[in-house]
Amino acid sequence: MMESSTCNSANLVSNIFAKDGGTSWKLRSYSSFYWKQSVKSSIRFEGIRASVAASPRTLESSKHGMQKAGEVVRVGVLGASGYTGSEIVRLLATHPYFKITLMTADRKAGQSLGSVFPHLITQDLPDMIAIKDADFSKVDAVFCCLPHGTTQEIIASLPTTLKVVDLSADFRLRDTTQYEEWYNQPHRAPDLQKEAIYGLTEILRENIRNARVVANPGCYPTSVQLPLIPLLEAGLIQTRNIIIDSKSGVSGAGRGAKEASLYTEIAEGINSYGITRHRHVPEIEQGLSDASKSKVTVSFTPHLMPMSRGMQSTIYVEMASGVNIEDLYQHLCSRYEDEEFVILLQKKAVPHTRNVRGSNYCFMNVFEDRIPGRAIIISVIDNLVKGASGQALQNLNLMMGYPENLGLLHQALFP
Ligand SMILES: NC(=O)C1=CN([C@@H]2O[C@H](COP(=O)(O)OP(=O)(O)OC[C@H]3O[C@@H](n4cnc5c(N)ncnc54)[C@H](OP(=O)(O)O)[C@@H]3O)[C@@H](O)[C@H]2O)C=CC1
Ligand SMILES: CC(=O)N[C@@H](CCC(=O)OP(=O)(O)O)C(=O)O
Repeated sequence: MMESSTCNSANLVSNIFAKDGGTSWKLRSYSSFYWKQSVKSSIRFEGIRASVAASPRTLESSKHGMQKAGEVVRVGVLGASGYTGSEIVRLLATHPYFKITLMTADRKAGQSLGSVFPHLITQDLPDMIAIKDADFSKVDAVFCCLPHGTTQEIIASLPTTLKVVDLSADFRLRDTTQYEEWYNQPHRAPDLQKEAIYGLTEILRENIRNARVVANPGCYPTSVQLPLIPLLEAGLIQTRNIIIDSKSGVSGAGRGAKEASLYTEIAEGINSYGITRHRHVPEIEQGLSDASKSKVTVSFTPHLMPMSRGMQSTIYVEMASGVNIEDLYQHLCSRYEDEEFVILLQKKAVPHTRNVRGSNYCFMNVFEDRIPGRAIIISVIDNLVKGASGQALQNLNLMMGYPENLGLLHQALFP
């Protein structure tokens, strides 16, 4: 039997796709009928066949989250003058129900966001103020886009009626002694840590839905855990010898001026950093250990790339005894077939950061290594979107009872 290059579980929507020249499928009828169908489809389009949740492009048809029409949620963005804060503002421009009523900054308090980020000048927004001057009775929910270490006390001081999505690392590690060890500072809100839910949406959706405080995952941990958690849960890969080589765009380091982020330091070269001791190691190991129900340790090396946004993780694993690459592919395919934002590409198609740039997608694929028993997994995200602000918005949508995809319907920016 000829090996299929696609997911077994997927059905081609042949009534709306017509074969063109034998190699690709073209959309025959780009109708609202198609976008409103709540069917999971596999689409072969210009040579790429992906595991795509084809439907959720409208409010009515989103697969995850109930519709709660009409209620406006007043949103605060703490740290709006930073990269992730301003990215939240960009995404919220197309959100039908979330309205920004509060924005804070530190050094840039008193300024308008448009004066700091001219690409957002057309939005109707309040001026940024210092957190100490903020009136939190004006908001129902906040995105906290502040540096780690500053965040625990600030969130602990907020009214407990507020829903909070924290983009920093301050509430991601359940074990506060681990936080102290890896972040070299005391944990300042251990009680709140017990309440915080880790916000890897596709994995912990039901916990996030009912959470008040969500710790949004780090960008590297998002790109690593999305492919590995399902494979570890199913026992398809070994827990030993997991090697993760990740690359990030420079916006991952934030907007604050640093010597290492200067153009002259970044351009025309790449460099690894945080070798053996990057602070995302315990976050990755926490998620992978939960998935495998045993202690997992990983070798993780991040690299800085001469690009403004984007992230790739290349992950080397050993397959479990008797497991082959097809098993890995089919498992990821069925695990993510109903997910709008996690896309398993057609077999052999190589994920490219450019194809997710500016979007909330994670593209991934698995490859058989030349060395028997080993596999290579590649996943790509935009560090500022699925790796930060996009996933944060996905989580707040879920926490407020709205469809998960509101404000997140952007395709990648290309080129
Ligand atoms: N960049 C990324 O790809 C990712 C970032 N994250 C995390 O998200 C958080 C925000 O990151 P990012 O947007 O990149 O960071 P930036 O450095 O770009 O922005 C930081 C923001 O916090 C404000 N701020 C700084 N110090 C204080 C303080 N002491 N009190 C109050 N406000 C303060 C800054 O205000 P001002 O500019 O006015 O000084 C700015 O608005 C960080 O914890 C980061 O680790 C998570 C995933 C990915
Ligand atoms: C390129 C770069 O510097 N990246 C950051 C990670 C960005 C991120 O996800 O950071 P948080 O854990 O703080 O949320 C770093 O390596 O520290």
